[in-house]
Amino acid sequence: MMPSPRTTRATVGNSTSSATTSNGKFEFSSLVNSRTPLSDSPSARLRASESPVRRKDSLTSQQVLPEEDCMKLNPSFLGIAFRSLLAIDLWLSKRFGVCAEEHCSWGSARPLMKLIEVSGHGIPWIAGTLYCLYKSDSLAAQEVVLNLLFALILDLILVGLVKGAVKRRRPTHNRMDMFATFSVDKYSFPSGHATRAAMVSRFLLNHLVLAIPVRVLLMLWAVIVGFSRVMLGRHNITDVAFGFLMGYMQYSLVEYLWLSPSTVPALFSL
Ligand SMILES: CC(C)=CCC/C(C)=C/CC/C(C)=C/CC/C(C)=C/COP(=O)(O)O
Repeated sequence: MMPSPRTTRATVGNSTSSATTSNGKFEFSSLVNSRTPLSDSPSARLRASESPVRRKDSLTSQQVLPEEDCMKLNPSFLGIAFRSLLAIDLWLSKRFGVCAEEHCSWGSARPLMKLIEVSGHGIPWIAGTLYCLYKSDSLAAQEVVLNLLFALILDLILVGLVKGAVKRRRPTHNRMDMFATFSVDKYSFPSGHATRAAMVSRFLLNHLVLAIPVRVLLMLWAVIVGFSRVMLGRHNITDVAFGFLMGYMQYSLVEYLWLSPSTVPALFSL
């Protein structure tokens, strides 16, 4: 268990605080000595390194712990479950990161995985959609393609927002050699490829008339994009799992916000 900030100061003694002198330079001196009588004696240092239970006993008579310290000493069941899940996630993701480097066990499959990565990248999807929009000759086709473009842009924004808010670093075994990334793409949660693959495949399955084998291939592609993220070492498993869920829900949002000639006539009169 981590010692409390107060106890830490007491333990490290003279090394914590600072003050400026008249010439503007920093001079280090101890505030601790003047703040807590506990910090001085060898017995205080000994108490700080005792077990949490004994430490608590010995502190109650002299010093009341702040509330956040008590929380740390009694982590909730949910907290433990969450940390355990994250630990399992990191461990499993590292084990499945078999294409993270050329010398890894599946290193020879790395070029293929990178090809799959390109197939789920935002640039080919946005460029392809713009091309289809340019080529579409009926209002019905224009409506579907315009909404696909809207979905792709919405996906970039939402993923960027969540990545920026969560700020989970990519796995340490990832080599950051992806092409065309935004600054938030240094973060891994959620996987943008997984959100896009889930959203786009659900979109196309709902709006295109496709033969059964093509429908199966489309679903398979989405799943393979997800797997390839972990195998390349780009993501942890939870990044991809959440990405799939988020992409699935993004499609529902697009359906809800559907752009049609009746709701946004200006877009269709261009
Ligand atoms: C192609 C045209 C005409 C315009 C491009 C518009 C544009 C600037 C698109 C940005 C596309 C882009 C850079 C997307 C980022 C994709 C990416 C690297 C996601 C990260 O995925 P992850 O699975 O590693 O989280």
